Amino acid sequence: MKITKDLYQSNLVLLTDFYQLTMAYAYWKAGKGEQEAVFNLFFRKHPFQGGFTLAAGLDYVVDFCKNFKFEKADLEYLEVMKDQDGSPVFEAAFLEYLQQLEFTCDIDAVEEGTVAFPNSPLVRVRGPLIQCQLLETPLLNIINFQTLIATKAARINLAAQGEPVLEFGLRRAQGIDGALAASRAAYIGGCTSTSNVMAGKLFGIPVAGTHAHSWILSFETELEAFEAYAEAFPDQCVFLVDTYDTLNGVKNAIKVGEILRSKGKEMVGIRIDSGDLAYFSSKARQMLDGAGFPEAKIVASNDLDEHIIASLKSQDADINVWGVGTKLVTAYDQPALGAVYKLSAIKNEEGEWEPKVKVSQQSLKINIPGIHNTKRYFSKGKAVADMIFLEDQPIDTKGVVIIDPVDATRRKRLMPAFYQEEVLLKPIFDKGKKVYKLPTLTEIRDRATSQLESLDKTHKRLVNPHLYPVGLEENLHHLRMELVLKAKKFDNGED
Ligand SMILES: Nc1ncnc2c1ncn2[C@@H]1O[C@H](COP(=O)(O)OP(=O)(O)OP(=O)(O)O)[C@@H](O)[C@H]1O
Ligand SMILES: O=P(O)(O)OC[C@H]1O[C@H](OP(=O)(O)OP(=O)(O)O)[C@H](O)[C@@H]1O
Ligand SMILES: O=C(O)c1cccnc1
Repeated sequence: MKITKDLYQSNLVLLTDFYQLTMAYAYWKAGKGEQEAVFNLFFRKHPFQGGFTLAAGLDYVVDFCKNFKFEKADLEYLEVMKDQDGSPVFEAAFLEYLQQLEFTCDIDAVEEGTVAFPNSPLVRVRGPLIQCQLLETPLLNIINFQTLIATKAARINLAAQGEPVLEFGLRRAQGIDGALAASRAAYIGGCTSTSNVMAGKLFGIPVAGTHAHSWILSFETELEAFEAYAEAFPDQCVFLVDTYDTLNGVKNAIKVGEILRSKGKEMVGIRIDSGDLAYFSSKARQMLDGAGFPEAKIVASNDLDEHIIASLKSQDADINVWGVGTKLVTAYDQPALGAVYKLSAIKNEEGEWEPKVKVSQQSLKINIPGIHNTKRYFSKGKAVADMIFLEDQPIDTKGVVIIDPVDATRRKRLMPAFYQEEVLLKPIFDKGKKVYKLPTLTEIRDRATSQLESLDKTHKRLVNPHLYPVGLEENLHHLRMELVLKAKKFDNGED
């Protein structure tokens, strides 16, 4: 069985919704298959009612695109597909077209580990309609999940205020790939290690852990269990103290800690996995300090998330290391990000780009037209605002006004000359050729750390965060308004 990284590096061209293939066929029949288009992948709302989102998953997208090829077995499967009246869904000439198909798109994307905001593209795809369309589902599948988990991990790590967070999610994750991709994203979001050994092997994430209650239960007494563990791992003893009576467990841990010390070794610490974690961690700290083990760490686990960690912090819990599983890798309180992939421009027969909007009753859902990108402005290393702009329009460096895409009365004037700037979409593929050097996972994680540092703490609050300003550059705002009004006029039967 091929899994995750191996899986993504193999041919997954059929990992798409059926309607992408039927549209591809219909585009081909209509002679539109090669017509150039631009699609943007973006989300409309931060997950977890938060104030930021951490982009992740691009590495998998790159693998997916590199391997985008219809192979014999894929075509054989499509060939035998029948519609309701028993005739083939796809005609042979279309399958031949698919067989010849080479990936030739331009892809620009926000790098993994970048802080992202609603409505700005995370990925932009430009290329023949058929290819753009076939990429919609897999790109959303990859980016939605990893971005969601990286964001959850970042929130949990912010709550832990720099203390190590060990990811323990494998047993509760959504299947095998859900677990592995989550471990990767959790590491990007700041987790120190994973308990998932395969994630360690595939991605080079540090692997760490303690031991389970079953270890204790397999011995006559807890003390014996600790002693035997210390025998096997004299340098890595974290004793799970809550199998019978937590404070008695701490006493036993201290006894074995003393035995270890007499052999020139130090216990690393204890783990508490139940009960009132604030109460037991404080009691345990007092006992460990009183017995001469002030360096012994207290690890806490048991259905933790960012809110419980923040609460434990506010209760002055004496916890030094956080073990977090279920609620991290399943993004328990919001199980999907909801990013979408929308067409924003298409080349007409004259070879000119036509910007497109999908009009919606909800202004939140009106997409941003044209070929656009995002510029982030920084002052003294802090991000101050993002401007979404049309790539072919000059930007007035003396002063720009950015306009909120949902509420046009919210505007902000910026003097670009006073700021440092970064253009967020970076070239990844140029006409199907990879032009981006993939960073290592450590580099991605470091980027996430520095990106989060560049964000004011008011945007990182777990509850009711301050809104970070993201706006449309004036030309883009006007273009969007014009297109919306035009579309509505048509809707009303006027011309
Ligand atoms: N002081 C605390 N403040 C806030 N939340 C806490 C505190 N101590 C523990 N918790 C959290 O409360 C929840 C306790 O759940 P639960 O009652 O199921 O645990 P428990 O009593 O340890 O039982 P179990 O042995 O089944 O794990 C967990 O999510 C835990 O992380
Ligand atoms: O709580 P999570 O954040 O998912 O962290 C992982 C949990 O997995 C283990 O126990 P498990 O849940 O298997 O059994 P237990 O609850 O009976 O300890 C461990 O002791 C943690 O409590
Ligand atoms: O190593 C641990 O302590 C661990 C691993 C997985 C789940 N819970 C705890």
